[in-house]
Amino acid sequence: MGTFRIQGGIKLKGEITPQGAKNEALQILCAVLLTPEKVTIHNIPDIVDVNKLIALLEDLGVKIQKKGKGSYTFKADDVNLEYLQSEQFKIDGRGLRGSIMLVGPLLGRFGQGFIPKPGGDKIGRRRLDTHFEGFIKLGASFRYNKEEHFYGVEAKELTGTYMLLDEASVTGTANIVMAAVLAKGTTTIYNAACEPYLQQLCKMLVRMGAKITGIGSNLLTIEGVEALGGTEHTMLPDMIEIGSWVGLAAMTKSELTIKNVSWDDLGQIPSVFRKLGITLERRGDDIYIPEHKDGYEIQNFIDGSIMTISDAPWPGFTPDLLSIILVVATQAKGEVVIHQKMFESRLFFVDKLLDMGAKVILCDPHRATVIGHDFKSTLKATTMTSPDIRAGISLLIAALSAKGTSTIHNIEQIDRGYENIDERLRAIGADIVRI
Ligand SMILES: CC(=O)N[C@H]1[C@@H](OP(=O)(O)OP(=O)(O)OC[C@H]2O[C@@H](n3ccc(=O)[nH]c3=O)[C@H](O)[C@@H]2O)O[C@H](CO)[C@@H](O)[C@@H]1O
Ligand SMILES: C=C(OP(=O)(O)O)C(=O)O
Repeated sequence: MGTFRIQGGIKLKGEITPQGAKNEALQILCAVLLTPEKVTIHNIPDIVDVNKLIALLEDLGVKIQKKGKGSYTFKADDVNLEYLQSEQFKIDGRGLRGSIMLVGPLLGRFGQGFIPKPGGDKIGRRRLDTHFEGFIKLGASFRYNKEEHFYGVEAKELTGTYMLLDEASVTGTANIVMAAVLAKGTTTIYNAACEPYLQQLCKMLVRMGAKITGIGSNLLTIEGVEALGGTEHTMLPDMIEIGSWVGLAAMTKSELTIKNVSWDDLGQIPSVFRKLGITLERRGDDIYIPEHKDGYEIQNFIDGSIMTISDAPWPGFTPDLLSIILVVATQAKGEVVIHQKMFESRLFFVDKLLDMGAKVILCDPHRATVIGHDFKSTLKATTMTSPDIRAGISLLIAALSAKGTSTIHNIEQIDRGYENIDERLRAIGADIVRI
């Protein structure tokens, strides 16, 4: 178990460049299975989850060449489907959430897709019904081995159809889209998720020869084609990392510029931070955050009632930033209710913030009220364990703002999604060591 030791209370300064988006990378990497031709991908983040998926593709027989930092070519012209039945796949496939998106392209191109129950954060129930209901609608037969938690779908041919998803699942939509692009006829997906990750995937598939309309909306129409070809794709900057750096800057009262953020793809993220009273300026395609010398004050709603920040499927506010919003609110002036609607175990990390002296009331598993300190008292350094990726980065932000030396264990959770984070934080002045 890896550990960070952090000396908090230091102001940071400078520029930070976000990595390529983790959740986009997981979709895009799975899509290379849809063609025997070469696919070149740039801005792939060097993080644990992505590297695990690249290793899985290699085990499946995909020829992979690293061309430079974050740039790889993939050629899936000799896919080893037997690997899907191996004991090793049952172990490796469990290692991350994103592996579930191998199923759609394998089913679409080879008529079979298998996956052990995938990993990812333990942040509540993470069901896969939407994925498999979609495949079944396309004509696949489904089986599930309860003892081994092993899922399988098979089909001689997939046939396009209309489907209304039971929820706008991000990985579920990506999976179904990747199966439907090679199905016979037209598939219409209503209540589709439409995060920038998915928009990027659909745009890439169109460049490969797929016929998709409605990109960016919750109604996708996919006209199946016989085969797809190669392409080149560049990942967007990671909007969750960008939000993490905004929170970090405000809470440590640091002046920070976040470079090349692709503003137009950030949706509600800037405005939600502004609701916490945080100043962020658009400078070209950068975000500039001035030093918040006098702190930041949470707004009320127009009618004077207490601010609530909650998550929703895109274009709503992403659930992956709520833990960060919560921690940043602990030093704001004013109160806010954080309502995590999607995941039922993602707020439990607040007990660590309570240990640090934060004023948080966990109302129920989905809601917490935060009463900000307005920097009148700082958080106290402590020793903690990171329960999931976003709680992990939130605790790291708390530790960087706290006076004294904090220790965070289980930092593998953070490394899952943040590239080389200790070195990048040291470059802007943080005192953090990996021990
Ligand atoms: C690898 C990857 O891309 N992971 C992301 C993906 O996970 P993932 O694709 O696994 O998440 P889903 O979109 O399927 O659903 C997430 C949770 O939200 C619930 N739900 C979902 C849609 C909805 O309309 N109502 C609802 O309540 C689901 O029941 C589930 O508990 O999307 C999540 C939701 O943005 C993010 O937190 C994860 O970082
Ligand atoms: C929940 C997350 O990731 P995963 O779906 O991979 O567990 C996340 O990125 O915040």
